Amino acid sequence: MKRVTFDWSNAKDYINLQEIQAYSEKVEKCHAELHEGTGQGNDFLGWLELPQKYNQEEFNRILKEAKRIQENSDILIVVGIGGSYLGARAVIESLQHTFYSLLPKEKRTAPQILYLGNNISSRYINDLLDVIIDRDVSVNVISKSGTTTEPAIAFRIIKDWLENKYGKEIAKSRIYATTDQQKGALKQLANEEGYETFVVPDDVGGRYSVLTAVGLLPIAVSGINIEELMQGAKDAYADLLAPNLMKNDAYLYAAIRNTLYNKGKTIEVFASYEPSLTYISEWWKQLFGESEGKDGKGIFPAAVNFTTDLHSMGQYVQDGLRNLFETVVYVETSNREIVIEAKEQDADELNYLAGKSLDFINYKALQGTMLAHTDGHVPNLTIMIPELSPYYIGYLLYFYQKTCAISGYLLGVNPFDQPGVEAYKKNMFALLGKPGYEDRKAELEKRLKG
Ligand SMILES: O=P(O)(O)OC[C@H]1O[C@](O)(CO)[C@@H](O)[C@@H]1O
Repeated sequence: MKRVTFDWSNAKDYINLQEIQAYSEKVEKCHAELHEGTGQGNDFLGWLELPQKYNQEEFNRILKEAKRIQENSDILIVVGIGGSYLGARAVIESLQHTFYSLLPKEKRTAPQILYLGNNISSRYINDLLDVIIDRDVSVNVISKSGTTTEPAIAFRIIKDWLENKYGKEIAKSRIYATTDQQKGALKQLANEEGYETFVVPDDVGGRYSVLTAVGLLPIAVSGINIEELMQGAKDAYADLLAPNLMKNDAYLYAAIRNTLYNKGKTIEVFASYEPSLTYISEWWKQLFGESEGKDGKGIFPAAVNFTTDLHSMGQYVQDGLRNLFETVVYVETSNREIVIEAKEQDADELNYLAGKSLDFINYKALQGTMLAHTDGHVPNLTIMIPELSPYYIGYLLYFYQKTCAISGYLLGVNPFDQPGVEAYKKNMFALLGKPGYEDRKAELEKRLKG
């Protein structure tokens, strides 16, 4: 069976083997800290063993409830923000038909998944309410804390909508809550109302939660095989156990990221040639941004879609400030081939491509871009995915989680907390007049008035 692989051969003008191997001892120490649970953030390591140690009873219940939602709903609305929706959306959008909602009805074999509670836009919410009118809807509200403002507002609105449409009792049977096992406002409400509930384990943070019920329920409802997804993650778990970075691609990638960072490459650009990976890059941005961006340190995670963005951001990558490195995530086969045909009239001058597939052309674009960017002093790393399937996406997610944990430890930060996120929340609560924030409100309003 092929694997997801990591290749740094196109960065050799910028880093050498010796520099990477200099990280060996440190990587082995970080590996021990991670696996023995002695490092920073060690109360959030539940994700590490998850692929081979998940709750089978809950997994079976996810499959059962997903089937029920598939039978009684046209649409599942996932209410959540950050790690509480990005993982599910990343997997679903990478594997589902690009234009799923526009497919003829007979080809839509599973409910459509829509996302709410990841912004505070009334336009967005109203637009969503417009399209669900006359459709059968279930809701999966996902919040580990149960108190995050954006999903709480959205849930209040969609709960009312469900109750108006179905009546209170039936509405309850269409709401699924994924939250803390014991505490929090959402857990309390779920108990009172009798919603079917799923658990965000105490020791798994939001951005590491895609392989728990947080990701698995919506993914299963969308018709994606979650057993294959978990199998991919399980194989990645086994493949990425060696403490030696020369035998462990996740650790090699982590060491290279840190080497480049220490040479002033402070921005990593996730570059994909497959539009359906857009939400994988969004998930990746949260994973690495929240994990590493702290204590005045961290690589800034940015993402581009190629070749689309070669006609916008390509100029900057080629020629702008030289603080970037690029990690190309490449899908080897699309499984949906298109071959260019020869035309008698060669008005568009494309006959030289006759007989060539778009996969081939896309790959040549990748190679040409990689050489151009390398010439432009942008070190190029590559992650190759054999094909887009649940198995390889599961493998990729776990690969990134392992890389991120070790990369954070190498950087000397706690990759499992996110203290910086509180600053905006406190200010927003104060400005909105939330009880308990009176002093801050006065101080902020004074500043705003100048
Ligand atoms: O699941 P919750 O508690 O609503 O949190 C959602 C997101 O908010 C954060 O806590 C902070 O933005 C993320 O880490 C998390 O993924």
